Amino acid sequence: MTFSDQLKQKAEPILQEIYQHPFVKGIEDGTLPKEAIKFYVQQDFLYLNAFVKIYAQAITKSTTREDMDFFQEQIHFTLHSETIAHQNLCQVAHLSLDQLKDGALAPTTFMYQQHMLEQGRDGTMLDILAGLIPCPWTYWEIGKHIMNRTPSLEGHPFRDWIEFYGKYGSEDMTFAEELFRRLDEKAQGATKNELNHAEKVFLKSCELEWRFWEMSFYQEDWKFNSLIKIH
Ligand SMILES: Cc1ncc(C[n+]2csc(CCO)c2C)c(N)n1
Repeated sequence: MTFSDQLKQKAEPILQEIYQHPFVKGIEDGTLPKEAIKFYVQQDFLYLNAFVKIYAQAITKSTTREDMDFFQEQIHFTLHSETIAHQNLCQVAHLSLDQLKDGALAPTTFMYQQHMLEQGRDGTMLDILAGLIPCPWTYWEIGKHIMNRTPSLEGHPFRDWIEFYGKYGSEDMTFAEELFRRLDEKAQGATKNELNHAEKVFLKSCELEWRFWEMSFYQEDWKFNSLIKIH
């Protein structure tokens, strides 16, 4: 069994909870409330900015030009293409994406960002990959899951979102598969302790993916929001 297979197997209970989450169910059946969409898009915009920085950290730890090129392509993609999914959500909820770009990090977004940036700062390339893979992986799985359960997406309000993530990457290898392949490559030379550490990093990111849906659905913000968010 590859290291990736082992991680996917361990994360399976989290993935199942994600499929059942009311936010994800709301995408599947098209009933997602406007307030949840607004909170999600606001937070996700900030989350994607953090993601770009993690790719930049990965470049500083790259040892080959091929790795550097891979990560710089991802920076471009994250900055310019992921908005397709946000546009779809905003259209359905009659929201303007431009007006959702000046939010502040809610606790879960903050925690997820810190977790990933910590890998970029203190971790190995194995840790960085383990921390960021749950992001494209769980979204790809959600997209596929909904596509498999929905006979036709014709007229579905979240069709663009579902197809964007369900078909994420190129024809022959999806983006998540490409990252898992790279992870397995790095895992080859790693010690048992290093693998154990990377596994923890991966599973924490999976839990943080679940928490991101939870935060967005219930709009969980700082308790002392009015004191903390001083603009
Ligand atoms: C909380 C959260 N998790 C995952 C994604 C999806 N996503 C974000 S960046 C990226 C990879 C880009 O190279 C993918 C798949 C999201 N939007 N928000």
